[in-house]
Amino acid sequence: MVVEEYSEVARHYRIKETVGSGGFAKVKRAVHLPTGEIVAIKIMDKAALGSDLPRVKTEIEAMKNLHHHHICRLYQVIETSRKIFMILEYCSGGELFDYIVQRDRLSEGESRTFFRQIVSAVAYMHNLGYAHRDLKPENLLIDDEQNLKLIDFGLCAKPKGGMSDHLYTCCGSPAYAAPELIAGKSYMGSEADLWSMGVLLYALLNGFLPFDDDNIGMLYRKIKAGKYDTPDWLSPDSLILLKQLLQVDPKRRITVDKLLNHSWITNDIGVPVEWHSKHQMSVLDEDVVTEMSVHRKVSRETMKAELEKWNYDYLTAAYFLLLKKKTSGRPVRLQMTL
Ligand SMILES: [NH3+]CCCOc1cc(-c2cn[nH]c2)ccc1C(=O)Nc1ccccc1
Repeated sequence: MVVEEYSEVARHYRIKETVGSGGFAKVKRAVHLPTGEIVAIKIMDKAALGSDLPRVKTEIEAMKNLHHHHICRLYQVIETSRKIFMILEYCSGGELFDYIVQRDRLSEGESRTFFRQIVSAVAYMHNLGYAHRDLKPENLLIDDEQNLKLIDFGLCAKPKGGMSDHLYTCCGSPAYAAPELIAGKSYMGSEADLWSMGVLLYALLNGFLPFDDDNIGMLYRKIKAGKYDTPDWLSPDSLILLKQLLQVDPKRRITVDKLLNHSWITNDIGVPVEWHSKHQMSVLDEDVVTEMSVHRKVSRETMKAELEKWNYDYLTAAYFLLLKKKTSGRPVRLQMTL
C-alpha cells in the first residue's frame, strides 16, 4: 500500500519533483510542512539496494557525526518496511559538475573560492578520522548562497585504528581514483582523498580531466604514470599545487593540513582555510527550544531532553529546520501540523 509506505513521510513533507538520482537512490525536492522549509529527500528501496544496503547504513552513521557548513546536512531518517528516506539539506544550485560544464572552465579566482570550501570540508572530515573516498564534482552541490555542500558518504571510511589505518576496498570513480588505490595496494583513505582533490582542482581550472580514456586499462595506465597536460592558461602557482596533489607516491603527496595555508590557497585572500565547523551541536538554541516546547505543550526541560537524544526523527528535523530559518533571518515559527 503506497499510503502505508509514505505515511510517516507524507505526514510531515509534501514531496515534489525529482532533483537527481544516482545508482540505487532517487532524490526529490520536498517541503517540510511544519516549517515550510525546502528539503531534499533521498529515497531508497531496501529490496533494490541488495548488497548496497551497508553503504546506506555507512552513509547515515557518518552523516550523523558530520556537522559542517560545507557538508550536506542530514535532518531525519525514516525507515519503513520497504524503504529508507534520508531527509537532507536542499542545494538549489545543483552539481558543481554542471556548473563547470556550463562555463567550460573556471577562472583561477573562482576555482580558489570553491577549492577552499572543499579543503575546509575535507580537513574537517580527516580531523574527525573520516575519509570520503569518492570526491568528485558530481558529489559537490551548490546551495542558494553559492556554498558547496559535500554529499554521498556511502563509501566514506572511518578506519578503526584511526587515519593511519590502511584500507583495502577499491572504490570510488576511476577517473578520480588514486594510483595506489587502483593498484590494489593497501592505501590510506586520507591520501587517496588528496589525490582526488588534485583531479577536482584540475577539472575546475581546465574543464576536463587530467587522466581520461574510454578504455579502463588505458585510464589506469595514465593514472599510474601520473602525467597530465598543462594548458597554457594555468599559472605557475596552480602548476605547483597540482604537482603536490597529483603525486603518484602517496607518501610524497601533500596533506590537507599543509593545504590550509598553502600559498595558492591564500593567494589574493590572505587568510588560511578555516576548517572548524560553524555548526554548534553541544548547546541547543534557546529560541528554537522555546518554539518547540510551546508548540508541543511540554516543558523546556522535557523538550531539551528529547532533542538531546538526537534520534534524527521528526523532532531533530524540526529543530535543525527552525534553526536554519533563524540563521536565515526568517521567523522561528512552526505551523500547527507538527
Ligand atoms: N550526483 C548527485 C545526484 C543527486 O544526489 C543527491 C542530491 C542531494 C541534494 C539535492 N539537493 N539538495 C541535496 C542530496 C544527496 C544526493 C545523493 O546523495 N545522491 C546519491 C549519492 C549516492 C548514490 C545515490 C544517490
